[in-house]
Amino acid sequence: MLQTFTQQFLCFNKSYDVNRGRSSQSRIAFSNSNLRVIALLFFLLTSVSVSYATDASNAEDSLNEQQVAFDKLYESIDTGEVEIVTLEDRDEYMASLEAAIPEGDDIRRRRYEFYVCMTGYGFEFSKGIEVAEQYIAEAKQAEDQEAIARFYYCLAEFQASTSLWKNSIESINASIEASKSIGHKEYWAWGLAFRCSIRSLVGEFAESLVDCLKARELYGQANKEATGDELLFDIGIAYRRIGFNDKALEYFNEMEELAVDQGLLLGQIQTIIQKSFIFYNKEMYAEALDLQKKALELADEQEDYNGQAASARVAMAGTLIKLHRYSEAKQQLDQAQELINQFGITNSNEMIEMQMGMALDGLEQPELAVEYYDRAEDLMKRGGNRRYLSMLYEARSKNYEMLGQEKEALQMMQKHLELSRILEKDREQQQILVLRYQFDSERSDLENKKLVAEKKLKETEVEALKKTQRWQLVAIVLGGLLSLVLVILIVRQFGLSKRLKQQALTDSLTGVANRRHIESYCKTVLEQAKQHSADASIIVFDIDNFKQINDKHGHVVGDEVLKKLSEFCQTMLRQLDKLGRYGGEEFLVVLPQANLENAYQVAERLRLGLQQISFGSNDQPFNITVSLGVAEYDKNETMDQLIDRADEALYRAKSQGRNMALEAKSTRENKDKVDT
Ligand SMILES: Nc1nc2c(ncn2[C@@H]2O[C@H](COP(=O)(O)OP(=O)(O)OP(=O)(O)O)[C@@H](O)[C@H]2O)c(=O)[nH]1
Repeated sequence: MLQTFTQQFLCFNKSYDVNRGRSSQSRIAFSNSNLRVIALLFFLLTSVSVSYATDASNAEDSLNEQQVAFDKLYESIDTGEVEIVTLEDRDEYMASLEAAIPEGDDIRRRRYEFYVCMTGYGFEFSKGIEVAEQYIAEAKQAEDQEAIARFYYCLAEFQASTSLWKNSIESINASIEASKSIGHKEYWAWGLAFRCSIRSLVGEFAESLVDCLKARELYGQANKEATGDELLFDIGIAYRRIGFNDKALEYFNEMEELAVDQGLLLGQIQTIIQKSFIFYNKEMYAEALDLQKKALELADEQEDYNGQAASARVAMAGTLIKLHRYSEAKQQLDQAQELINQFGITNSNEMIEMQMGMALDGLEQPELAVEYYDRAEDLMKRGGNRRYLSMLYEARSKNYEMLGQEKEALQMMQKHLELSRILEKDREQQQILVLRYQFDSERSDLENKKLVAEKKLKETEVEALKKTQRWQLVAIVLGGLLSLVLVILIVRQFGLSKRLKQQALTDSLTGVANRRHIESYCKTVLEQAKQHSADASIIVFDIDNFKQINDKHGHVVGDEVLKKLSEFCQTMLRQLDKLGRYGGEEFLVVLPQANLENAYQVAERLRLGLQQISFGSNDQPFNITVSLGVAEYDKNETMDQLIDRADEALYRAKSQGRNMALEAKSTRENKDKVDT
């Protein structure tokens, strides 16, 4: 379907220059009203609906059900859901679109009306102008810039159809202004592309080229590259007309590739013909002829491609004349005329007329040629194509010469030279214009590149900054982790050293303070007692007959006794009191703030408690007893003296039969004893 529309559209689109003079040898007119309507509709489908669909989808969130339904229908052609091939299809579609306009939704109503404007009036151009102007007035009142842009476009279409080129360009300008005001690059491109084709028709090739180039750029920016590519052909033609043949060839090659890729046969044929004109201009006639033959072959393959076949034959005739193959040229022209006649077009074609004259001159029938030249001159003067006229004057000059009318021949040659000079000057100016545009766009390209580079630099800087920040963060995290590890290590180390310290202070078997520790504690307690004039006492005790226990039950059981005893004693003591293993089976208890009486009570409690405990295995249980010596600290004695006194009491207890607690002698008593 797309191909059908595209081809029809191309046919339609060429209908201006077909009549007004696009290319020298391809000015064959063929259009009908159905084609115009469908082509216009196709145009809408490929540009307007798509662009609108994009806008609509952006705002989809805020749309109500009816609006969504309308938009969906509006876009359905673009998505391929609705196919329009005939005028009936078009009417049906327009009716359902009209029915889908949400009530009171003027914006969507105007979108629908734009379709009406573009497709509803066929060849009723003046009616179309009237309607478009009315729509514009309404859109202006509603300050709907989008609609203003569209309706001006529609107006321009009708004005162009009635050859009101100046008015048409003014309308396009108004459409462009409105598009620009809402920043709609695609509409803007759309206006420029239209202005490009009109300017080309009126001979403003450079301006036309600039418009097309800019339009293509804008289509690209609006992500409509494919629509922009449709301009390749027009750009190529404009380049060719201002004499930039190589540049033109570049565009035609690109266009041909695109046409082949997309299977657009019509586009392919037209491009090949255009390419042949370039070789013709370069006087490479053999190459030109090959291309024209190729175009004709492609056109002949299709039944309804008579128009294209005619174009190819006219082009071929021009080349054959240059090659002095006049009868072949005449034959091609006859066949071209025949094909054109099949369209029911009775108007003669200026190019066919002129070339027929040239062929007849070549065949040395100058008398016959005159009437062809006359008709060609008349048509060309009416059409205002100076390029063709210049060619005609040259041909006519030769014709007069052949007829022996030297004076007229000279006059014609002068006319030809004069017009050629003007055309050459024009061309130079147009080339300058294009070069200036190219320079400007290259400069703006450079500036853009510079801006892009600066932006990139900034982005790189920002990225670098972000990277640094990221690294800083990583460093902070790593630092944190490291600190954490360090803390853990320190804590562990602290724990370890604490454990080591603990181990250094603890008796490994019983878990109570070892001798060094209990002595140091005892010393501290005594110092404090001395300092604060407080009481302090100690108990020294020893398991009775422990050797026998070891001997009878074994060392392991003996160890168990020591452990269990220690555990028990600790439960019997105050928080302040401390138990320590003083020797093998000898223990020292330090009791701060305890006088002799208090300490004795503790000693007794220990003794009585310990003898209640059952040791050994179930089948060999046994009890133990302990002997204890209790001494209260005398502020004048040393720790050793105090312990000695307690020891002495312990030994006394042992010697008095064991299992008892005895108070130590006072220091005086003890001194006396030592003295005696
Ligand atoms: N199982 C065990 N026995 C120990 C430990 N340290 C010392 N002994 C033993 O304790 C016993 C002490 O014996 P003696 O000094 O003769 O005293 P005793 O047998 O308790 O007799 P009296 O003190 O006179 O009641 C020795 O046999 C030591 O080997 C120890 O850590 N574990």
